[in-house]
Amino acid sequence: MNVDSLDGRLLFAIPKKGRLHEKCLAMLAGADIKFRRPNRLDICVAQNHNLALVFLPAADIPSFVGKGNVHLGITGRDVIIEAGLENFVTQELQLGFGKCALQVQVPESGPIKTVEDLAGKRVVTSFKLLAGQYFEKLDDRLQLVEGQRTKVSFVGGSVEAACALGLADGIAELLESGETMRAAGLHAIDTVLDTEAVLIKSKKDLSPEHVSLIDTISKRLAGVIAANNYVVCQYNVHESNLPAAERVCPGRRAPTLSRLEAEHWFGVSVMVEKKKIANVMDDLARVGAEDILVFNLDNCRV
Ligand SMILES: Nc1ncnc2c1ncn2[C@@H]1O[C@H](COP(=O)(O)OP(=O)(O)OP(=O)(O)O)[C@@H](O)[C@H]1O
Ligand SMILES: O=P(O)(O)OC[C@H]1O[C@H](OP(=O)(O)OP(=O)(O)O)[C@H](O)[C@@H]1O
Repeated sequence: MNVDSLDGRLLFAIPKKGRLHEKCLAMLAGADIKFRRPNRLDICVAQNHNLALVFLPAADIPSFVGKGNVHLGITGRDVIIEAGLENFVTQELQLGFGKCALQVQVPESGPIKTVEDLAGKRVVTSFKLLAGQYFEKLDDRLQLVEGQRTKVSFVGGSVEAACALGLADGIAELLESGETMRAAGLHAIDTVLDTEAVLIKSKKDLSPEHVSLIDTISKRLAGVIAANNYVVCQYNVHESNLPAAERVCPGRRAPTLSRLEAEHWFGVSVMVEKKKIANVMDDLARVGAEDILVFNLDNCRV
């Protein structure tokens, strides 16, 4: 790639592999950011925007954005805090995927039942800063002095194996479904941090063009997230039952009403949270709504 072709382009960092990669590509598609990434190339220009995508390890993205080498990025909130860069970037948007929790875990069958039991012992983690701060606080609370305090050490991966290998009495590790934890015979005794993927922008000077493009991208991504979280519910209802039906689902702003060609009947259209739709349909039917239809959203602007 000719570096000149990046001149003036907004640089947007995306995790190059791992847990967040595929979801980020889906978000880019939803926001209509078109690009063709030649095999193994980590920088590629968008075909329909004045931006270039930069594919980086998720853990490196906070540093690139914080220093202003790239202007915008997607990564986990956990890696931003762990890099100590939370104050060097601005969080634009929570993206609603990559949700997991950094948890303190110990062997299920062992003697340690609480974090107080674990204090003063050995903890292994890939999150040295976050786990370090957590156990500092715990040790302070328990008034543990030098020599009694918890020993937090770093490993780069396979953290779950540390207890079985005799390296640690407990670990601090990410948990999503809990499958990995259970397979290793561990259980969680506390949460250090809840995290999800976020859109971050640099605090370094951004040109007005870049500010405007970031705003457009941000709004488009917010639309994609809303479209993923909501469905449109349409139903017919007699006017006598309308107030009760509106109480069941008041919508994001308000329901859209249209008169049917049948006296005293209305057609109602309303946005409903996807996770609530089954209950909402039951309740609508209960208050007299009929012909209840549900539609997925491809995209929306809210
Ligand atoms: N189940 C999960 N386990 C770990 N990280 C998850 C999970 N779900 C979402 N994430 C998010 O993804 C980030 C890790 O991203 P990624 O997998 O790219 O990192 P990585 O560990 O460097 O990758 P790899 O394991 O492929 O080397 C985490 O910091 C977290 O924000
Ligand atoms: O609760 P779960 O759904 O099982 O997910 C949590 C596991 O996933 C991650 O590891 P990953 O598979 O990314 O591999 P890694 O250990 O190489 O990071 C994380 O480090 C945990 O080990």
